[in-house]
Amino acid sequence: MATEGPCSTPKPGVFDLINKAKWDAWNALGNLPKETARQNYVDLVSGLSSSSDSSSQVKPEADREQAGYETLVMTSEDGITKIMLNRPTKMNALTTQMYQEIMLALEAASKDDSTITVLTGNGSYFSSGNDLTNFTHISPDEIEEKARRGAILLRDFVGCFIDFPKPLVAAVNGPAVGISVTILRLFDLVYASDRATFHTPFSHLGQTPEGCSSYTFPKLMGPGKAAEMLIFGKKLTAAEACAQGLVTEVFPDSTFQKEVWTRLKAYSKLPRNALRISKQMIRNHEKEKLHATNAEESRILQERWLSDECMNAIMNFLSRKAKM
Ligand SMILES: CCCCCCCCCCCCC/C=C/C(=O)SCCNC(=O)CCNC(=O)[C@H](O)C(C)(C)COP(=O)(O)OP(=O)(O)OC[C@H]1O[C@@H](n2cnc3c(N)ncnc32)[C@H](O)[C@@H]1OP(=O)(O)O
Repeated sequence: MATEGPCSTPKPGVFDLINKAKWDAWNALGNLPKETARQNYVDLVSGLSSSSDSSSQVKPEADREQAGYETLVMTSEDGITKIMLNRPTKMNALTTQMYQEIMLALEAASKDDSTITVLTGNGSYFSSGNDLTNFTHISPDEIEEKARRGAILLRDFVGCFIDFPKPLVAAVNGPAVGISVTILRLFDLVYASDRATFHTPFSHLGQTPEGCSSYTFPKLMGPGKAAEMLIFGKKLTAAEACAQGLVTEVFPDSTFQKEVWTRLKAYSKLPRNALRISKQMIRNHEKEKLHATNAEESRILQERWLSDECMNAIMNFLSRKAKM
């Protein structure tokens, strides 16, 4: 209209959809003067460019910390949702509140607009596993109920990792103990600093494996190596854990954060749905077995928590400083 004036060409055929739409729009302008049409076009284009400028100021992937968590920090940026355990003075030991918050964070991450989710630790440790003070301040008449609820908490917590729908990455920034080791087999990638170690002292604590490790570890590393870890409590270095397949790749501690986040940012640019569907295709092959294993491990631990072996081991840990 701005260059040709009023519509003067024959109407395109019914199946020439694009040119027909253009002809209809041109014809609808009737005898609008060329100068008016030109000004209308300029106003339209400048309006579009200013709205796109304002939207770029919002930075849709802005690093925004998500409120509502006391024991962890959850941020989302560059298509990555990061869940960082945040009890560094206690080596990120997992309190019952922390289990709950991690489940809430995973639920939120499964629904947000990120492509991948990363779990890591703040401070020198990835996590020292279950907070052993979870077993304190329990009166004899409530211990069985506490054990029952603890087993449900454990089953639900591990179940969140089994069912998590997006690619899930563990950035193991330091030593990992107990359940923070066993759940690693439920991640899709495990990147570790070379200062990380992997320790599952279950027998020392009068306890038994969880996180589906009684199934996943023998399957991963063979029954002998799995027994060394899960039954006899052998601590693995990052290199040894990588050799067993528990860790995907080890990075020098000095470059761990930079290398891992550079790689994850590249991964997060891949097609989101293809990543999610591929992850689920792999997980679905054994999801039923994992849930069954999780339920059995939780049932057995519920019994172990009531045993003298377990109670004595935990009291020894908690009183060790007093003996110094
Ligand atoms: C009756 C039934 C109730 C049931 C309730 C259950 C609810 C939970 C359900 C889910 C259960 C999941 C099952 C999980 C099992 C496991 O994870 S087993 C492994 C448990 N973890 C440990 O055994 C590790 C214990 N910690 C240590 O051995 C050492 O702290 C360390 C990690 C090797 C570090 O040693 P060091 O460098 O010497 O530092 P410390 O001074 O020991 O630690 C610094 C402070 O942090 C505290 N701390 C560290 N780890 C834990 C922990 N796991 N639990 C509690 N506290 C921990 C430590 O006490 C120090 O605190 P302060 O003395 O106040 O400084």
